[in-house]
Amino acid sequence: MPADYASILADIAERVKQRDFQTARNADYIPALAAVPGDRFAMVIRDVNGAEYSTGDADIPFSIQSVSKVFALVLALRSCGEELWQAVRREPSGSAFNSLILLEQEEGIPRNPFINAGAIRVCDMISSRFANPDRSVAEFLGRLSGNPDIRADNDVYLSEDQHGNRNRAIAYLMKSFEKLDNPVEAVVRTYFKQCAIAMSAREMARATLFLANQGIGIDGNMVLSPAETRRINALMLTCGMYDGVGDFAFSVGIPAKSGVGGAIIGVIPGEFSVCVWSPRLDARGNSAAGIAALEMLIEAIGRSVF
Ligand SMILES: NC(=O)CC[C@H](N)C(=O)O
Repeated sequence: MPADYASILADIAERVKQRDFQTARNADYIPALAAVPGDRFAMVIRDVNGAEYSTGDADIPFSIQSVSKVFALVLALRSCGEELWQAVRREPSGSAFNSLILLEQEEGIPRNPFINAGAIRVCDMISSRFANPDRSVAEFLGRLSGNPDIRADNDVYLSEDQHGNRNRAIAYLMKSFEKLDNPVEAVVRTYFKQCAIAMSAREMARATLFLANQGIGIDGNMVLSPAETRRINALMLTCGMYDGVGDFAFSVGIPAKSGVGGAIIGVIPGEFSVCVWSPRLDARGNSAAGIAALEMLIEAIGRSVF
């Protein structure tokens, strides 16, 4: 019998409300994110047959932040193909998303496309191939989600631009190893713009569906081949939750990607995509209520990808 997602989600929302996530905090190193009400919560499931289930603030836009890295990677992959894998590796980093340590040791080649260094390198590749790199990921998400109006929130962009020296340091370090093709300022601008994209949980679950559906998006068009789709899911499973990835695989067990705006996307291939959003983060920069909600979902349906 198929799971009753509508009542599962209603139950999760109720239980999340009763839990105390007091030690969790909104990201504040990007001041615009600190201003978002911390008790917001949304969860949306879109299944491969087109049915959608939601609870909470499902239509309120939030800052997608690092969740954008998945879509930037897919966009770059569609235009670069295998060449991309010479520029970024595919190993979990075991360190914070904005760490510089491994990048120095490994001579400017990022461990994976989901830490900041890897995502900045992916932006560099997008910058070399697209006429309007600052808009390209937003336009791609517009097509994937069915809302062509998706764009970057300018306040969030400016806020990160003003507090973005660590990301600039990452980009300059890659440049010093001659691993960045375009000027640092242009590449980090593209990166900050993609992180500042605003979307709702409903739009995000729709945009993510192709990862659950062998590369086919909500409009029936192929976004990525089935083989490449499996690879993206493998990367999300091993690198999508930063240095919390092992605990997340242990307690939830699905390919997922988080962002410091409080969103997490995930999939069970062949079944559904899910987006959960709640702004308060744990110490690793992942949504605390978001992880708890995904644990509850997996417990309720009794399966993960394992
Ligand atoms: N984990 C994240 O969401 C990080 C993205 C954020 N824009 C940063 O570069 O720090």
